Amino acid sequence: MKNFAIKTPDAEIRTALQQKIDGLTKPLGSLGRLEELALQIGWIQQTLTPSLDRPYNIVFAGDHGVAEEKVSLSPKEVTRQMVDNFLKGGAGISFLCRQHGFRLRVVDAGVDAELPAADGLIDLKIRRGTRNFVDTAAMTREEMELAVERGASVAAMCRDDGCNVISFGEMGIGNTSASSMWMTCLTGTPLEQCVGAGSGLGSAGVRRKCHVLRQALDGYAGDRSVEDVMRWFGGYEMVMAVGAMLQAAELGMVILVDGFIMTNCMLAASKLYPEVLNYAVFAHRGDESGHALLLDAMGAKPLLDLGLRLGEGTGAVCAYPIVESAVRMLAEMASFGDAGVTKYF
Ligand SMILES: Cc1cc2ncn([C@H]3O[C@H](COP(=O)(O)O)[C@@H](O)[C@H]3O)c2cc1C
Ligand SMILES: O=C(O)c1cccnc1
Repeated sequence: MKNFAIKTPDAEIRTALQQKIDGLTKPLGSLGRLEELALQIGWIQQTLTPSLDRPYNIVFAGDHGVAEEKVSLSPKEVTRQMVDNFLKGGAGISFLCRQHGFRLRVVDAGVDAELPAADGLIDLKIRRGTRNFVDTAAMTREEMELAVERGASVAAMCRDDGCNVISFGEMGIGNTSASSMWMTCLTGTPLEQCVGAGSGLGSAGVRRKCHVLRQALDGYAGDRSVEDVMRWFGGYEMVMAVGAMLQAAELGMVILVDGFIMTNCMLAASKLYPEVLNYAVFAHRGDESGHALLLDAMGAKPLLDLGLRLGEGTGAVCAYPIVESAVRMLAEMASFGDAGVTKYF
């Protein structure tokens, strides 16, 4: 698999950053999480005056063979229909990207349809959908490696365009099933606790989904290494997101982590390269039932708790103004000395 050179940023600047934050006109620590974020972003960028430039949200789209098992309320055709919707500007992520100044790109990682070329669509299709992981591996080793490389190329393209803060999202009917499989295999959390309603199953539907996924887990003959779990359960859009996250970290970009699916991608990325977590800002805790457990297992403290369960990058983009506030705090707040305010602590 492609190698990534991901650094832990030099810790020396943290002292100066903390001193700058503590010297701003406020009681010590009173801007709470904003102060932690400012420290993280200044550390990533190795400066006392970090900036957020040309944010992108990338939606990786791909279909899943396991959708044949009716593990989702919707059929897989909805993946292609939603790609159209993203391109026309009518999806949840579309208005959020407009609101917060994100460039939106959709990557065809493996949609099971021939998609005509369109503005905003990047064709990196590996195959028309993964194989059904109840019967066999979702993808070959070669496809998995190619997906990591192609995902990496998307992050590099954004960086080349001047982007230093990037959000990843996904569209793929059936991908909460794939994510639950990654979560159980990579964290050891019992399968049933990793499975939820996805895009809207009722309790009978969730029981059925659990049953199908249990069968898949029992039939899994791999070695449980990260690479093997990624390829066995797929999908292409998720593996591309892993490659994109690793490349973004190598390039020193701030990575906004979205919902259940993208948190699983960050989990897999961090099992390959733990240093990737230095660059991650966990945006929100969503309503998909495994998400909170997964965040806890990763020791992640998300910024928002809005009951979102959509994906596409929506939670990540919603959290962006908070990240911006952290950066503005460093750029715009006066110090005690400059403002003539007396510091009594
Ligand atoms: C109209 C529609 C738009 C979506 N946008 C994101 N998802 C979300 O739901 C899917 C995962 O849920 P499941 O595993 O239950 O299929 C993914 O495509 C995810 O992005 C959507 C789902 C639907 C139906
Ligand atoms: O949290 C998510 O990313 C999510 C949850 C349900 C359905 N689709 C996405």
